[in-house]
Amino acid sequence: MEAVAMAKGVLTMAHKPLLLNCLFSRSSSITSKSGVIFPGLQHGYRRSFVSTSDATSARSGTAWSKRSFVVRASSAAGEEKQPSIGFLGLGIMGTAMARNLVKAGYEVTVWNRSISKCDALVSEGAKRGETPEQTTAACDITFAMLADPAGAMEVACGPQGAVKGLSAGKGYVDVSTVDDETAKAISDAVRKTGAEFLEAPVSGSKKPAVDGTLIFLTAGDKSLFERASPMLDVMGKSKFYLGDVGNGAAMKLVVNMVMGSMMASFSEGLLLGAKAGLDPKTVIEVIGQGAISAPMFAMKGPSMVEGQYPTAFPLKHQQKDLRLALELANKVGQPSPIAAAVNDLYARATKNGLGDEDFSAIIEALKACKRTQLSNNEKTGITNSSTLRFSES
Ligand SMILES: NC(=O)C1=CN([C@@H]2O[C@H](COP(=O)(O)OP(=O)(O)OC[C@H]3O[C@@H](n4cnc5c(N)ncnc54)[C@H](OP(=O)(O)O)[C@@H]3O)[C@@H](O)[C@H]2O)C=CC1
Ligand SMILES: O=CC(=O)O
Repeated sequence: MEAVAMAKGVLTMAHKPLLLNCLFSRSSSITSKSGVIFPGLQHGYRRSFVSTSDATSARSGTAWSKRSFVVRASSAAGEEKQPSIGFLGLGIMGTAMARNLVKAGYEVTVWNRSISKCDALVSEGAKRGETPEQTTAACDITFAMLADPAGAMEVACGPQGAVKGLSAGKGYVDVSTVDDETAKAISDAVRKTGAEFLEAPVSGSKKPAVDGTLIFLTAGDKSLFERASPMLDVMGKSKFYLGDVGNGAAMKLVVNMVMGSMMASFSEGLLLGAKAGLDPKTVIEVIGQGAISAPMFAMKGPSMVEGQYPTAFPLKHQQKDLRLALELANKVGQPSPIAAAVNDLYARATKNGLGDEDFSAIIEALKACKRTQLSNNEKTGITNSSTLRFSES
């Protein structure tokens, strides 16, 4: 009821019946960085309730102020010992996320398959883990940020995998973007050891990871969600608790399916505008002022016009997410023809060597397309002489 009372402070009269209805009918929760939990909050109303003021003040502080924040929080709880943290996977995202935990004053042990990627964090105060097994054995809560389902499975369940070092009282939080079946398989293996499991894929790219403003899409053991919340708050600006394992993966795949299509459509718009004689910079400005404005377009558009794609979110990972979203769509029986077409484009771009570029390089794959008139599109069954099919030139 405390959460309800706190929520009421920011509710309008019109929202109250909805909130009460949600509180008793939904299984998901949203938590702001301030730590207030709103059980069952409907996502459509989250803007009214999620406070970001703490997040903003924490973000604007220095590394030292973040550090003192964590230590104070611990003392206020009666000199509770800070949990020791493991971090497996130091790619673009993992490095930034683990660094924020180190800066916040946590004792962090890092491991990465390519060992040299640990060096910078070790020089900043992290310990080096020898293997995933040794890392989870040494730490209370271990986070894993791996490229894909195969990587997540190997690190969790491989010969010297994380699961081997787990036992009752420990927690394993997989923040990689994987499919629901992978998340469930890792969850089963973790829970068999007596440890707790949370899937927690993130929305937000390299900059939010550096700034500590990621959005966590969590599901699994609620008590681990609560134990890990202070760490999630260091790395992110908000967190959703979505119930059973698999829901976090599904939410992340829905978001990234939309994102991949948006980027492909934006690219197509820029190219069409240019062919029609419009200045692409003006196209970006016009889009940015209207209903379809998006931070992603404003951030990536100018460098796309210059043909520059500094990697924040690798294109191969966007294609992986589209593939996994389509598998989910297939499983639940939801036709997704737009995502299917977009996935073909990203798959072709990956095959043609753009996989390690930022996903905004999808515009290069579109530039390489040529127009083919078809009288009958055998794939879609649409018969129309003006139907266009694109293929590599
Ligand atoms: N970049 C982004 O903007 C975002 C990415 N994500 C998701 O986060 C995850 C990580 O992304 P990102 O950091 O960009 O990816 P990177 O490609 O930069 O890093 C991938 C990491 O996974 C490791 N890895 C891959 N396969 C294996 C394996 N078989 N065994 C052990 N380690 C393995 C890599 O190790 P090594 O260094 O040895 O290759 C590396 O540490 C992905 O699931 C991605 O979809 C989510 C939100 C945003
Ligand atoms: O998964 C990518 C992101 O930007 O979110």
